[in-house]
Amino acid sequence: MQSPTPFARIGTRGSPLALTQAKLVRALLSKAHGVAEDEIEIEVFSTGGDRSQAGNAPVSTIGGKGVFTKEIDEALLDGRIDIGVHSSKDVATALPDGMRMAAFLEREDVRDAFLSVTAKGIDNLPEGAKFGTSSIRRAAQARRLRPDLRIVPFRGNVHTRLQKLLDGVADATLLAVAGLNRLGEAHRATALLDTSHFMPAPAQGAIGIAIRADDERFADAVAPLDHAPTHAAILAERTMLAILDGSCRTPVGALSRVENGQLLLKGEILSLDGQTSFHAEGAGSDPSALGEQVGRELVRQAGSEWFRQWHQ
Ligand SMILES: NCc1[nH]cc(CCC(=O)O)c1CC(=O)O
Repeated sequence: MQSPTPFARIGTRGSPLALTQAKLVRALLSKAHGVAEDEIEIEVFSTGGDRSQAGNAPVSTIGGKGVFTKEIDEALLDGRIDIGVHSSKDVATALPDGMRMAAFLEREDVRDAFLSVTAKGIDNLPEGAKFGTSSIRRAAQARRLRPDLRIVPFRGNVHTRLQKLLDGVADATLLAVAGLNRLGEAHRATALLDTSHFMPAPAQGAIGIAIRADDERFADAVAPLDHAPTHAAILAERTMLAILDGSCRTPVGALSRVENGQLLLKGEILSLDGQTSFHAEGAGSDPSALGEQVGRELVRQAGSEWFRQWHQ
């Protein structure tokens, strides 16, 4: 039975990965505040992104901003829930008015995993092999190394994609190691990819917590869950993405981390076929300023013509 006055109401998507992440946040909140787990409710929402899982369109074209969060954001702003738990990489850079990302849990493994039933690595795939991904970043990074690969649409939650791989829908795919780890499916990975060739998506591997911007009670409640180095890195990566987002729909990789007390950020953008790419990096102490600097450097390198191609 649900308690009449819960300590908190968490909103999440219903995929096994999303539920695992919401339960992790519930467990951490329960521990931090000495409240029973059943005093923290988990409410499941179906988002536009969930409803369009069956389609073949790239994720980047299925509805734009907040496609994996909109229904949860609305419930948060309406006061029907107190906390939204998200995969940070699925959170749009422009947040709805009145909402903020208040905390980020310590980041999981940031890398992408290569998965294949037949090949040990991307180099071992046969000529013209089917590479399953609906991520324009993963497609571009794979085709940079192997222009012969045929990209086939590959949607659905992690287990769906694992099953599609076994069914031979594709010869190989890429999945975030973080998601595999959280689902206890790390053994499915054939190889873990070097971030120099496969720079992860901005904010990959970090669980983010959204609250109402003016909600001091829940700002205090989630503060103990925040991991400062992760928070800084995600802010830098998301700021870099925001600079690029405004002007294009292009494959983007980003990776920030704290090293010797300094925040480092690398970013890359690629052409859809992966044959052209630009890289920039920087270091600093202010995550937003660093993200802006690296983002602007990428825009400068690519030039305005580069971005014009996306506005037909
Ligand atoms: N868009 C789906 C999505 N959103 C977050 C993750 C993985 C977990 C994470 O990055 O925190 C995944 C699956 C994947 O890319 O393999």
